[in-house]
Amino acid sequence: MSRITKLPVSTSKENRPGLSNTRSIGRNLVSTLSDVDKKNLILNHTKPLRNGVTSTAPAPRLKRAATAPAAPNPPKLNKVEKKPSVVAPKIPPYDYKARFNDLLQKHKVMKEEFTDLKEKHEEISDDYEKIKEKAQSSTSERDLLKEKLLNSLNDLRDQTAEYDKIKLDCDLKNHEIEDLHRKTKILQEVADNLKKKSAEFDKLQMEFDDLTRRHTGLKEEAEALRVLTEHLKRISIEHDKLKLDYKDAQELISKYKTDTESLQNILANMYKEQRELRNTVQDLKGNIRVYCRIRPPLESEATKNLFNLNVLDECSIEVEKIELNSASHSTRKGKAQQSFTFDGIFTRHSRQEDVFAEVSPMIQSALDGYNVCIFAYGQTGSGKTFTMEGGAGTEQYGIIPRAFNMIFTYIEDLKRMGWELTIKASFLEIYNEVIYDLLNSSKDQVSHDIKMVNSKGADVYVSNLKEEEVKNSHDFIRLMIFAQRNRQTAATLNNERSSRSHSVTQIKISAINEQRKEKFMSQLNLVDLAGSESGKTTQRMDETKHINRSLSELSKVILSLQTNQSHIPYRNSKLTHLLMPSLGGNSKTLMLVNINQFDECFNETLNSLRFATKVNSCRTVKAKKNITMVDSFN
Ligand SMILES: Nc1ncnc2c1ncn2[C@@H]1O[C@H](COP(=O)(O)OP(=O)(O)OP(=O)(O)O)[C@@H](O)[C@H]1O
Repeated sequence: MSRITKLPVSTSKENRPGLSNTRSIGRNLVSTLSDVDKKNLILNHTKPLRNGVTSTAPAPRLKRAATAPAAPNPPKLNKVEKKPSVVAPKIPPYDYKARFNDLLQKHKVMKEEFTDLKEKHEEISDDYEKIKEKAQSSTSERDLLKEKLLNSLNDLRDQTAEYDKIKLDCDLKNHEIEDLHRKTKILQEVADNLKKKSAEFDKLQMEFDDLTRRHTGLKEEAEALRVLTEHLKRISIEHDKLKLDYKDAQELISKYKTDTESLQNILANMYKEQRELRNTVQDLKGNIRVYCRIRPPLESEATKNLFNLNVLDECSIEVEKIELNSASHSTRKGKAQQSFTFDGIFTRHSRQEDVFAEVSPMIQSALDGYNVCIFAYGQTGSGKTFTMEGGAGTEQYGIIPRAFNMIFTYIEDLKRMGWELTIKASFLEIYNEVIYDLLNSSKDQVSHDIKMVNSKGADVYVSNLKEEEVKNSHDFIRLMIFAQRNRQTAATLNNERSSRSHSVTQIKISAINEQRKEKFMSQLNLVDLAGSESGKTTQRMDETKHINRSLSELSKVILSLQTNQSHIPYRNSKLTHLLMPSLGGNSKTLMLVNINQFDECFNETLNSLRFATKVNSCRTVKAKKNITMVDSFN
């Protein structure tokens, strides 16, 4: 009864894919197997399948084996399972016929089920056989593999043994290598030590060599010392001898010294006397002295007509103009003969050194402490610049460079008498009443004025004027050339300016004698005056006016001095103002009047000679020396 009632439930379970069905089939199938078969089946399924690997899941294998053949049969099972899906009407207990029919029906179903199961059992048995066969082949394969494994294990064991051997060798080698490393390190240290020792050895060797050298040197020095000592001994003997000689010589020197001093005193006194004598002579000759120099015609001027010029004696000349009678072509005397007398005449044959021989006492006076002024007067081209500056070559040197040579020669004599001299030079030009510094080559010149040195008013100086100290005649020649170039540059810029300007070379001499406690300062002015031609003969009226004015002022100053006027008009022109210290009482003046002998220049020559005569007739008061005792300056 219970089975009948449970049937619909089990039927509903069979609707799921036939797993539970398969289990029940397996259970049924197992129940049909004999004990031996069961054992074999278990044994076979627990044996290793391949390569000795044992299956640990026999149950699923069994399930799969059991279910695998059942797969194609589901329709049959479904057919069986579908039948109970129709719920049978409950059969009353008393209806035995219905109950019998029902049982029959159930019997029929079970019978069909049994037939199906039988078929399945057969199928499974077949599968089982196949699997059994496979299991057997797997076992043999496993044995084969087992054998191979054993062989491999043996090989492995052999190789392991060999590996161990190699490893051992390797360890040994490593050990040896470490040992070698250690040894190498030790060797390296030894090598380093050796290197150090070698360096030390080299150093020691050098020291040794040095010591050897020094030793040799010392040996030589010792030898030299020995020689020297011997020499010294000899010298010492000589020294003792010389000492005695020296004592004698010293006595002699002190005697000479006394003699020298007395001689020097005599010399100084003689020098003083000579100076005074020179001065007296010059005073007698006059403080304003005038010389006339006649310029020879140049080669290019050989064809020019000359007027008559006779040199009467050393101091006088006579001039006379000759005129041609146009009708008879005979010569006839023109203007009356005129004679002029000066302190000296330099003919056309006089050389530069002849002129300087006469002039040098004036330079000497400057070195004796007097203010001196030497100027060259005359018309353009009469030879003023040639007389003052000269030409190229020492023979052609004029008064200025010769004066310097003389100053520097004489300085040496003065030095011997205890005098120290400082010479300063400046070069200037007066053009149209404006002063230009010839040592300043810049175009923009500052203005220069003539100023008083002190309130006494005797001395003057030019403001902003460059003054160069001159140590020797070369220095001076260099400066003179520089000044000449500057003057020429200005002349080029201002057509023939050099002829139309007064050029002044100023030399300042300061001397001190410490021994005699004396000092003096003097000034030497060397002037190359502008051409003196009259306004009628020149077209450059403006320049001429300035020149003539300054020359006439010069003549006025000289005349005022001559007539002992209380007022001397120095300040009326730049030239006279500048020359004030050299023209006034405390000075010596020398004028060189330069003349041409050309017919065409006759009138200008006459003018020049007359001007010079006027100057010559002027005698200043006795010149006073600027020398002072040093103490009174302090
Ligand atoms: N005594 C002389 N012996 C030879 N040549 C002379 C003599 N005097 C002047 N000369 C020459 O005559 C020329 C004119 O002379 P210099 O230039 O000295 O004249 P200057 O009066 O200075 O003229 P300027 O007023 O133009 O300067 C120059 O060539 C110069 O060398």
